[in-house]
Amino acid sequence: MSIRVAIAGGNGRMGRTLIELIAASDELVLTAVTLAPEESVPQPSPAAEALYTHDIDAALEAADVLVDFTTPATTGQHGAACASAGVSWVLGTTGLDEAQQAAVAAAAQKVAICQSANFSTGVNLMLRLVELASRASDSDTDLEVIEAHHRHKVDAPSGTALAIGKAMAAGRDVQLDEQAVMSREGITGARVNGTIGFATIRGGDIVGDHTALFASEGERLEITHRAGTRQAFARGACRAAVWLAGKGAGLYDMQDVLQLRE
Ligand SMILES: NC(=O)C1=CN([C@@H]2O[C@H](COP(=O)(O)OP(=O)(O)OC[C@H]3O[C@@H](n4cnc5c(N)ncnc54)[C@H](OP(=O)(O)O)[C@@H]3O)[C@@H](O)[C@H]2O)C=CC1
Ligand SMILES: O=C(O)C1=N[C@H](C(=O)O)C[C@H](O)C1
Repeated sequence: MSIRVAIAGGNGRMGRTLIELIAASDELVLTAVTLAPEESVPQPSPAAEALYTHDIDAALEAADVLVDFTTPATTGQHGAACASAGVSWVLGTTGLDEAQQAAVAAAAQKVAICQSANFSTGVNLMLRLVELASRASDSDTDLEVIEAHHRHKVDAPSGTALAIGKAMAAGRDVQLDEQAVMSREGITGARVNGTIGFATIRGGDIVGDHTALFASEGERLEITHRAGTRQAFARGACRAAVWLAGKGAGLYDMQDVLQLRE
């Protein structure tokens, strides 16, 4: 039996990639696509069989799962709509603030949610390697995260960079918010031992590059992931949509889907 999918933000970069992928899927069928309030249905429609709508509740009427890569501002409304319709939620939007994250947690009391800053298999493997390397490296090894994305990206550092920082912090048994240095400028003073630094690049059409750097006296380890197209994220999101079918309420992530948790 096919799993019925509603896509939020069908005109977005991820929305368009997902529509293409689901059209070729045996397991998933696209039943609805939501658009931002000012957007109109693209012509010709890339998903002629699906309901195009501005109304999230209407989109969820004939859906088992909402796949959502939109903007943080939609999170509260989409979470409430999924909870009230009993529809699972694959959530890829990054840059959520505390209140928006609390709305996700509230919805997870009612339905199954898979939320991940990055749905690619490679990045999720990288997160495990980063935690291992952070645990094993000497305490005076400097930890840095470098990320690069396209010129349209609106949040920084990327959700993935923050997840890498969290994996580093977990490996070191520290809290990321107590150790993070988000940017540097001017006379910063020497690097403080134990901090986790972030550097952000924005330009052109870079899909998403992330490097975890472990720098010490005399050696340097770099773990890098580069996304060549958005297919890797979309494939992971579709895999999560299938995995969520029949799951009870709760907040899961791609590490659960890929069985990467210890
Ligand atoms: N977790 C992961 O693996 C990945 C996460 N992302 C994240 O996903 C998000 C989207 O990325 P991307 O596709 O590149 O961004 P885009 O801006 O291309 O797409 C977002 C789309 O959502 C639309 N939108 C805004 N509000 C609503 C609404 N209320 N209802 C329906 N649609 C709405 C936007 O319309 P408009 O432009 O008119 O506002 C836009 O078309 C970002 O947060 C990004 O960081 C991206 C790739 C992978
Ligand atoms: O906005 C993007 O494009 C991406 N966003 C995600 C993030 O913030 O980490 C994932 C991916 O790197 C692409």
